Amino acid sequence: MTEPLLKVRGLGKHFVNAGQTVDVLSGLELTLAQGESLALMGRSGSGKSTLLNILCGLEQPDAGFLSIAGEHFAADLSASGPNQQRWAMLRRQRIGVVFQEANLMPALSLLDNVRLRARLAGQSDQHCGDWLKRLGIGELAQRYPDQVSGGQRQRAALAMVFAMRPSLILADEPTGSLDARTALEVVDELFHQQAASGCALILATHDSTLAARCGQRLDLAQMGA
Ligand SMILES: Nc1ncnc2c1ncn2[C@@H]1O[C@H](COP(=O)(O)OP(=O)(O)OP(=O)(O)O)[C@@H](O)[C@H]1O
Repeated sequence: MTEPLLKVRGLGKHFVNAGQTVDVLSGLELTLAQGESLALMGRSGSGKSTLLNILCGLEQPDAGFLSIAGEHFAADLSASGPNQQRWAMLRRQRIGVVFQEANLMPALSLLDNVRLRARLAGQSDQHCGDWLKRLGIGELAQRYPDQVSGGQRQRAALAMVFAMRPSLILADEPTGSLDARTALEVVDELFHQQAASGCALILATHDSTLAARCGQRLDLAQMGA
């Protein structure tokens, strides 16, 4: 039997704030196959961003096991050097991340940001301008990140993710800084690309209409996480 793209078992994470321990995630289980989509829901502070950070290796869990795209990580080993390298490789080639703060290189134009992302993932950089056009910001290709709005940066970050052709997209409120009409266009493009490329998608959102477009739903608040 083929291994699912993503398997999470018994995942736990706590933080200590001002001497108080807060269990953010506890005993979390999750399975996602290639091509599937999952809406991650839950009230503010329920752990959505924490889970996304763990799923791309930016945060260490304190319990559990996870496998992503054939790479296996146990909580007790995840902080060690070789694991850092495996996470870096996954983020470069397999996991596309669109977080609330768009992560663009300030010294590069939007187009060069997309080209760099494609090349780092081992993809052709020939059609990078088309990704910007599809996200409605083709005319801003030569501008630098500080010369465009937050919503335009967010769309450029999505273009970067599409250009790397990842196996898994992690999106944290990807339309958070967009007006309703642009948000709908961007979300349409996100689901279109997900279906066309067959990658998996995890989308953290407070928007139940958006969540309804995903095949699966995980409500962290209901899990008591
Ligand atoms: N580095 C950290 N140190 C201490 N506490 C943290 C840290 N990161 C997150 N937390 C706490 O963990 C909990 C979960 O935070 P998280 O950002 O994952 O929530 P969220 O569901 O993404 O929230 P929102 O919907 O507001 O973005 C919160 O109570 C938060 O204050």
